[in-house]
Amino acid sequence: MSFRIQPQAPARLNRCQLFGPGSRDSLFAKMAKSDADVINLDLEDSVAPDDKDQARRNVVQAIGDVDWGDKTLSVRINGLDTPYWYRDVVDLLEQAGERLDQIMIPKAGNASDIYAVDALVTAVEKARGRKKPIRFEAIIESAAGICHVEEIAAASPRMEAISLGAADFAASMGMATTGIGGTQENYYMHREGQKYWSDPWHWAQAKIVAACRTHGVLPVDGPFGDFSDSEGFRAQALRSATLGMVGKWAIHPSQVALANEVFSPSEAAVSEAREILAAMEEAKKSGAGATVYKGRLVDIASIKQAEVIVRQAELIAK
Ligand SMILES: CC(C)(COP(=O)(O)OP(=O)(O)OC[C@H]1O[C@@H](n2cnc3c(N)ncnc32)[C@H](O)[C@@H]1OP(=O)(O)O)[C@@H](O)C(=O)NCCC(=O)NCCSC(=O)C[C@H](O)C(=O)O
Ligand SMILES: [Mg+2]
Repeated sequence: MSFRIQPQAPARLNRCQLFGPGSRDSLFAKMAKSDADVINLDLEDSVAPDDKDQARRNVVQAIGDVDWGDKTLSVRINGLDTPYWYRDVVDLLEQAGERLDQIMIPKAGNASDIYAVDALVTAVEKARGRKKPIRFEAIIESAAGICHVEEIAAASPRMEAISLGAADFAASMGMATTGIGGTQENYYMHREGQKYWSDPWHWAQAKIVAACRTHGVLPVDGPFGDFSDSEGFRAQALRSATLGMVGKWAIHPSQVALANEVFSPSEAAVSEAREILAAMEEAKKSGAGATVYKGRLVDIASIKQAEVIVRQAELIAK
């Protein structure tokens, strides 16, 4: 075990991030009333080039005008390979109120991308005397991004979350699919006449989780495009939660409740976690580092596992 203690990720709920195009301002109030923990107003790929300026104006206005409650409010800026992103940052920080919590940086390819946005954000914050430092979330959605995910997670103290953007990721990797997340028809094992579907997103997700956990950043699963397939969404979200991700995007309101359900520990899981902690307290009294709970081994590592579940339940109860 390294002597370096693994940093805790920010203690905030991030079970569902609901997206909406900045060009569709009629959606903003509905997004604010939703049960999503995080709102992502989009200036990037859901906004057509001709609508970029109007979308930016809509978002600046809505940040101050709409009652976002206690949600984390985030805006996805345009990619650093576009002529739009610097104007996104400058207008957001100069013109939008302090209610803005976070900027989402798409297609992050290395730590320098985060550094560039950080430098601009820091300059405008100082010039304008903004009191609340803007936090960052990044999207891993390219071959370069997944190769450099650890340096991206460590690139700035502003970094709070990283998501997998399955659509751009698949395109950048040259994956033979137009699907956004979920099972892919041709990605299967074959044995004795049966197909067994495997998960092509698994390794990228696991790599993101490891980078995030190393640097105290929240790992989040990105979009699931087929919003009519709720069971497909649930299965993908359950896999992500099992791997250590804390939440998932919703690109349609019908996905919000599903994400909240999957990323909230069930009452049974919370009771079991509390029982394991109690069993280990008893074991400690007799000087033991391990004991038996419901016929299975629990030890000091089980305390940390149980604490993950209890901490999440306590955040939800707040
Ligand atoms: C996907 C949509 C375009 C669908 O919109 P629409 O046709 O209006 O949906 P419905 O008619 O089914 O809507 C039912 C009601 O829900 C409201 N609605 C719709 N969308 C939202 C929303 N996002 N938030 C809140 N409310 C919403 C409708 O107004 C209807 O309301 P009512 O009439 O009162 O009943 C649309 O959902 C949409 O634009 N979604 C978000 C798209 C987006 O932001 N995409 C960007 C993120 S994904 C991505 O970028 C890929 C990623 O980067 C990667 O690389 O993987
Ligand atoms: Mg994308």
